[in-house]
Amino acid sequence: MSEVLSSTVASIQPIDAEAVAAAEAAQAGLAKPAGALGVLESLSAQLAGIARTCPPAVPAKPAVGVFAGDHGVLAQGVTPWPSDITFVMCNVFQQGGAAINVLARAAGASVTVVDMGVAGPFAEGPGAEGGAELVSKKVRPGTADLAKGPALTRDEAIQALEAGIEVANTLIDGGADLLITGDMGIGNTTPSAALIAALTGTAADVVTGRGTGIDDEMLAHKTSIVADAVARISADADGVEVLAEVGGLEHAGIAGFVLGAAARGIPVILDGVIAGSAALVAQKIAPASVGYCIAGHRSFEPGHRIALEQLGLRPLLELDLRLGEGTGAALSVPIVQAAARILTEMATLASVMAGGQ
Ligand SMILES: O=C(O)c1ccc[n+]([C@@H]2O[C@H](COP(=O)([O-])O)[C@@H](O)[C@H]2O)c1
Ligand SMILES: Cc1cc2nc[nH]c2cc1C
Repeated sequence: MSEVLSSTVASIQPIDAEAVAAAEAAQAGLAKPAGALGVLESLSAQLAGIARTCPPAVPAKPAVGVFAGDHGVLAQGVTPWPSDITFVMCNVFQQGGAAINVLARAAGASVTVVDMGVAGPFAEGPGAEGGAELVSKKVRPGTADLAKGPALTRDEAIQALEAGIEVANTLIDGGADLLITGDMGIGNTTPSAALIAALTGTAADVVTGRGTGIDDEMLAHKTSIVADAVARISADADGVEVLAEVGGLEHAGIAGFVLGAAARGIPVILDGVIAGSAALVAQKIAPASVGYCIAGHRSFEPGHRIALEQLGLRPLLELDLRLGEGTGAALSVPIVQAAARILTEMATLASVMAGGQ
């Protein structure tokens, strides 16, 4: 492991159990029946644990990082779309017309698109009004074909993880207090399925899905590619090795983003199946990083449920979304903010009862 990755991993602490307990006690005394705010209660306690204080500040500056990359496995026919769409969509993000731009504006979040390995020529620069800033962290122009051998070298995987850590640090240094994962990469549901299969020990046919929309024949082929690639991974492989063998550059970027957020004590909302698979990599590298993760939603892709089970995360929304980009995570921002507000603003049961006497 190189210096940035190892020092980041070393600085990740478990979330603070005392602040969690203080939030649970505070919730029990608020003007409502015990447990009546359901998941908002556990979410508020998690936010207190992350902030290491109760009540936690209400997140005011959410920031989406959309990690983009292309995939050599497209040569195998695993998606109906050409890889050019990855590059095209990055330009749409910059212009402000993509779904994530709309939902991020609705959530008051900034959007930064990170080129982890887009095949096309990528120019860094600020976005149009309401659009995303583009940042280049290109490791290589797309992964190698994971059906034929490792998608990345170990050094490339580490470089990409560290790029994700740097993006998290830059956003946090700029004032972001809630990070949101996004992704763009035609073909990336194939490496997502492979990571989930490898890191949860689940069969390829359970975790492989239709992604952007493929027929039964293509799905059977995609499943066999996932099964064969996962079979190359030894049982004692570490997180970086699994990532290099069957992952993608955007998966590496997101895993680094999660590690970076955890190391700085900032909550991170995970989007769909790509983020779920990347968070499994982060979990394998630094188990305590999961304490900082919130599952914004559960995507329609079947592997996402398996990933969330292993992470021990309950999704806040279930809307059959399967777009990626960070859309489901951005939609959940008001719920996360509301959970923190409850602890700060609600009256206690004792004060209400005293007032009613
Ligand atoms: O977020 C999800 O769960 C999700 C599920 C299916 C597809 N996607 C998006 O669709 C693209 C990958 O789909 P595919 O079929 O090309 O592997 C990629 O750009 C993802 O952001 C995203
Ligand atoms: C058009 C399009 C937009 C996307 N956004 C995320 N993945 C995508 C895949 C396609 C095909």
